[in-house]
Formats: sequence, structure tokens, C-alpha cells
Amino acid sequence: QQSPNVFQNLIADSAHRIAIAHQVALSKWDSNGVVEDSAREAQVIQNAVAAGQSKGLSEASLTSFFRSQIEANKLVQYSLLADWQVAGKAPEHQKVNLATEIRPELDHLQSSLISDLVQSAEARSRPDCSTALAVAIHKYLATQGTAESTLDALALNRSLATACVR
Ligand SMILES: O=C(O)C(=O)C[C@]1(C(=O)O)C=C[C@@H](O)C=C1
Repeated sequence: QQSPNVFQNLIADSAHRIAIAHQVALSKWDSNGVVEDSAREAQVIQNAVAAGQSKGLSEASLTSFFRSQIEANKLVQYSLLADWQVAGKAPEHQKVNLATEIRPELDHLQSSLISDLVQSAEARSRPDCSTALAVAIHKYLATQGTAESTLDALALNRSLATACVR
């Protein structure tokens, strides 16, 4: 039986990364920038692999985990930007700079996520990982008062879709 809290930090930090995706979307709205930047994605993955391998995690698991985190981020951005296109405006917000503010924040969060992966490594390699993780996400959403069908809930599930090691 898994400790119910073994995925807690991994889930909370993934949710934080999704919260930052809202800021990324605002910065792209302001700059009229495109969502996908494949060079930056490659850099994110490369940094994660370097940092995670030095902590004993495999390249394959790091690559697939951070790909999912990035896919979730893009899901949020595409959805919000489409909403704002329809509305003709984004919500009131302070200007945020992608390169100098948001990406460094994502980089910082990346080291927490890697620690979370190390801490949950045993649980993530168990056959009951998918079930235990899905239940833990469900409970996390309930605790936060986030409805299952909201964009953030969908994105959270997407962000953790490859967290279990097969
Ligand atoms: O840095 C960006 O421009 C983002 O949109 C964030 C992010 C990510 O999740 O790290 C997502 C999509 C981009 O293709 C690159 C990176």
C-alpha cells in the first residue's frame, strides 16, 4: 500500500507549473508571441536530463516526464489564448516578461520537480503507480476546490501522465 502523501510534492509543484502557464499565456498575449518554442523546449529537457541524471534518474524517464509538463503548459496556453481571442481581451494584468521573469521561475521550479521525482522514485516504479497517482490527484483537486473538468484539472492530469515509470 502506498503512503497517500508520496505524490503530494510532485502534484503540488506540477500544479504550480500550471499556474505559471497562465502567466506565460499573458506574456504571449502581450507580445503577440507564439505558444510553441521548440528550441526552448529542447533546452528545458536538456537541463532537466542533466540535473536529474546527476541524482540517479534515467534520461528516458526525465525526458518523458518533462515532455508531459510542457504539453500541459501548452494546453493551458492554447485554451486561454483562444478564450481571450473570443473575448477580445485578456484579464487585467501586470506586464510580465517571459525571458527575464517567467522562464527563470520555471527553471527554479524544475529543480523542485526533480527532487520530487527522486523522493517518489520508488512509488513511481510500482505497478499500482497509475492508480495511486490518479487517486492522489483527485484528492488534491478536491482539497483545492478545483472541479475535475476545469482547464487546470485537465492540465494537471496531463502534466503527470508519464510520471509513472513503466
Ligand atoms: O517558455 C515558454 O515559452 C513556454 O511557453 C513554456 C514551455 C514550458 O512548458 O517550459 C511551453 C511551451 C514552449 O514550447 C516552451 C516552453
